[in-house]
Amino acid sequence: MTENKGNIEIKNVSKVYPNGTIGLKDINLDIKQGEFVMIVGLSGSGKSTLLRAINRLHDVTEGEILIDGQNITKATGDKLHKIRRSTAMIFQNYNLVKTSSVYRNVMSGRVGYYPAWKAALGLFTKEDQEMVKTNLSRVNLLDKYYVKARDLSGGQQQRVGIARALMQEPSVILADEPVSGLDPKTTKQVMNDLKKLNEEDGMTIVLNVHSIGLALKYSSRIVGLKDGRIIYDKPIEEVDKRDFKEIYREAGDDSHLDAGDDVEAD
Ligand SMILES: Nc1ncnc2c1ncn2[C@@H]1O[C@H](COP(=O)(O)OP(=O)(O)OP(=O)(O)O)[C@@H](O)[C@H]1O
Repeated sequence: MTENKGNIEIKNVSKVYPNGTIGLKDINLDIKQGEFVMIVGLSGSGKSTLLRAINRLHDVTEGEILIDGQNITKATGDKLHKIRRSTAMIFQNYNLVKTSSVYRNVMSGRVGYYPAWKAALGLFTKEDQEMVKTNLSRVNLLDKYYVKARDLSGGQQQRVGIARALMQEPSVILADEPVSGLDPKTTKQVMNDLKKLNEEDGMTIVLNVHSIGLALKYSSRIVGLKDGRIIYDKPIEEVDKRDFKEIYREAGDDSHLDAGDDVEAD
């Protein structure tokens, strides 16, 4: 387990896109090491903007975000690079190089530890090559080592994405709708992989999801967004499914409430 790592402090954060759209409005959120936070909300409520602000794929307009006490919103150069390394991202569309092997895709998660020229020449250490195998074993895909990413199923590609994220040795995993489009069985595998990292390695997980059912099964805390604001924030023990009926029905949409009910957590 990583010591005292994986804490996220979001203070008074707002984000206005260049075209004037408000992405986030005065967000305050304190996430502690080892939490499994699911961000829920209707389409356009700001879930992706929030995740992308945390590792600064997006700059924020106001406020600050601290990862283990280090201000990522202000950091530049080497400092930014190091803070970013500790927050790995998993994407909805997997973001793999489809024509490259599983090995190469997973190793690409390690390039932040190498000077650009060494990474370009593929001069990776023996230890890091072993690390690829270890991480592929963790997601049960070691047998796909030489296979091209395009020849894997969606769920397998997402698990390659998880192995790639692990190569960063992150303390935080940010996952932007990692299971949308996957069938219930595959969803369960991917969610269980993330749960294992959370429970066994103490990694903080922050995950965007459309399905309240999944949030109820896997999270330790649920945060609800609406129009860029936090309108809900409770530890799982205090969550009542009826809370979401109000939030979603208010917007005339209850299609997210039961999705994920056919996925059993182990
Ligand atoms: N690049 C952008 N430029 C302008 N506005 C944007 C941009 N990206 C997102 N937005 C707007 O910011 C708001 C929040 O969008 P965001 O993608 O964070 O929502 P979301 O909750 O993740 O939605 P979804 O569930 O559909 O992915 C929306 O109004 C959206 O239209």
